[in-house]
Amino acid sequence: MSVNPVNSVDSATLAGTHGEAGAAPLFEVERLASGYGRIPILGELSFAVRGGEHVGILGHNGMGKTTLLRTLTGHLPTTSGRVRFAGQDITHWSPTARAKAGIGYVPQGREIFPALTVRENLRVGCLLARGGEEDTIAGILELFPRLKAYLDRAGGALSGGEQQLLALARCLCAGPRIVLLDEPTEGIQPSIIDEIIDTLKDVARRRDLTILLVEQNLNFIASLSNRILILQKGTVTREIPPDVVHDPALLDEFVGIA
Ligand SMILES: Nc1ncnc2c1ncn2[C@@H]1O[C@H](COP(=O)(O)OP(=O)(O)OP(=O)(O)O)[C@@H](O)[C@H]1O
Repeated sequence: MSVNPVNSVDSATLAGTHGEAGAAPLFEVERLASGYGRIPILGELSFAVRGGEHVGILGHNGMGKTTLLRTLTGHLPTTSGRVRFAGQDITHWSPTARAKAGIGYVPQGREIFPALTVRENLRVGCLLARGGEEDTIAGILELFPRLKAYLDRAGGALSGGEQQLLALARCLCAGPRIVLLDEPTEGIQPSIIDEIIDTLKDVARRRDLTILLVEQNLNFIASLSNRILILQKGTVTREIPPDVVHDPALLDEFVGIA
């Protein structure tokens, strides 16, 4: 089983084998650093994702996974280093500019609007949509049929799993090329986790989506990822194939996470 230490910024090495072979990476992160005020959290962090890849990020609590996604979406400023998306340097772009360029984000805790109905939540997602609102929502509901029955129900009245589906559906209304997902299974009943996996796989196939997934649920991350990056102390230290997570001894030996 190959488990690669990651110790260079060579994006060709880090880009993996899935997606558009030979093409430039869709998402490229080079020597990224960021943090909160004067507190550095991420440093010398490099990886690349090709179009169509599903890349997982695994790490202990507090290692910087959420900080990484918030930096990539522009919600936290980059201290140093470079982020490229679809060939453009987006290092200092605003969150809105990144969202318009095709970077979707489903934050930890989902952050749907609980007092708004499901339809209204989707309408908010349509603010950045290229097509008309009605057509966009109709297209999204084909991908998320479970939401059809709840269109007039308050988002806060849905179960955690249904809220996660709504958050994903709302994000997809804008037509992103890549979706950054932060712990989609957190606080969700196991019974709906398989449905979320199946929905994500289906949506990724039908919308040609690239996925960057932060997740602590090992089955979930292994089911969805082509490869998994290990984040330790604010940097990517290793890349592992998804099946490593099914072997606790190997996982512990290589990444100290089991
Ligand atoms: N707003 C903040 N101000 C200062 N420090 C913060 C802030 N948010 C997070 N941190 C710190 O940054 C570090 C990384 O946090 P982050 O939330 O990115 O980790 P994580 O890997 O996503 O953890 P978890 O798995 O628990 O969600 C932690 O030490 C955390 O305490």
